[in-house]
Amino acid sequence: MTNFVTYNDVPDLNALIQEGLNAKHNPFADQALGHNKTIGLIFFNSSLRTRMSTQKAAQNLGMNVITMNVGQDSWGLEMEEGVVMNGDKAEHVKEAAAVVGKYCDIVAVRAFAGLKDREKDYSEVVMSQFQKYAGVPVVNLESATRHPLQSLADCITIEEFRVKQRPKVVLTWLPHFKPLPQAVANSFSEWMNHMDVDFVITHPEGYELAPEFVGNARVIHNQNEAFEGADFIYGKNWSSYQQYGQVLTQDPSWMVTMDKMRLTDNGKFMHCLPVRRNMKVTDEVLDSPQSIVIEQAANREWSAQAVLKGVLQGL
Ligand SMILES: CCC[C@H](NC(C)=O)C(=O)O
Ligand SMILES: NC(=O)OP(=O)(O)O
Repeated sequence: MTNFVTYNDVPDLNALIQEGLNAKHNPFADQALGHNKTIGLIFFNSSLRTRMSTQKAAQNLGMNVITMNVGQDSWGLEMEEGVVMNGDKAEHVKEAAAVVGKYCDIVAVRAFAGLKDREKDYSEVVMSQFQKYAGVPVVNLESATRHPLQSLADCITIEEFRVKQRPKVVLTWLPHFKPLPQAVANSFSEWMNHMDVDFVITHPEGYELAPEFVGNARVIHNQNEAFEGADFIYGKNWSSYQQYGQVLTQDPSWMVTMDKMRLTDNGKFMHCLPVRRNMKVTDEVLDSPQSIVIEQAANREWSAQAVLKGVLQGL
């Protein structure tokens, strides 16, 4: 594996899931692989799970880790080509990415969607610029349109908890008062379309995801109907793709409650976290045995370790 930016960088999903499960059962088996190798973790946005799990995974593989918060630790970075840099950005990504690539063997980047310009966000300007100028492999820590390390952890979790050969997996929109990216929902949908699952997406009208991510999923606007007989409920808020970056509704009836979970077939509740309790999902659900959000978050370490092992093997 060279880069890990989109699903297309994954040669074999089942093999990668198995690598993650192997790492979980024997986390230090490959400690020599990363010896004297360094990964740079570059954050344009906040993080708990991605930051800690990726650092832990790198350390499990014997790697050194350097973490940088752009704008707080480092200079603000200009992404546009050919501009006169007389604004608040002191450094161009051309130099910054190239210099980071001189210090690090792998560069991992988190840069959320701006949610103002759909064409710019969906062209993945930041991720593309780092891939163009870093000179070393790039790993996606959540970009404008995808969160592949999260999606691999989600696949590992579903593999661990599935009790049927082809479980029903439901991605449900959840209410939120401010616009959030489509990246997690896009990525989950992209990866579920490659899993042996009955995949359903449910959301209010106007929250349709980009067609390239929806794929063969069934889209149902009636949440209760979608929940019927489900084995996994994956909750996530996202802002409108069609009316880009807009919050079209905050309808609290879309919050996941235990009554809704009773419509499922003893379904497990999943969420990438962070989650706002009693706005997106009730305490009752999150504190019940049906919630596997902590196990899901724990699998972020094994997702990152499987990916970093693959990238290290390609160096
Ligand atoms: C892992 C999720 C990160 C981010 N969540 C928030 C709250 O900004 C999002 O919705 O993309
Ligand atoms: N799920 C996830 O990526 O969490 P953080 O934003 O805390 O890293």
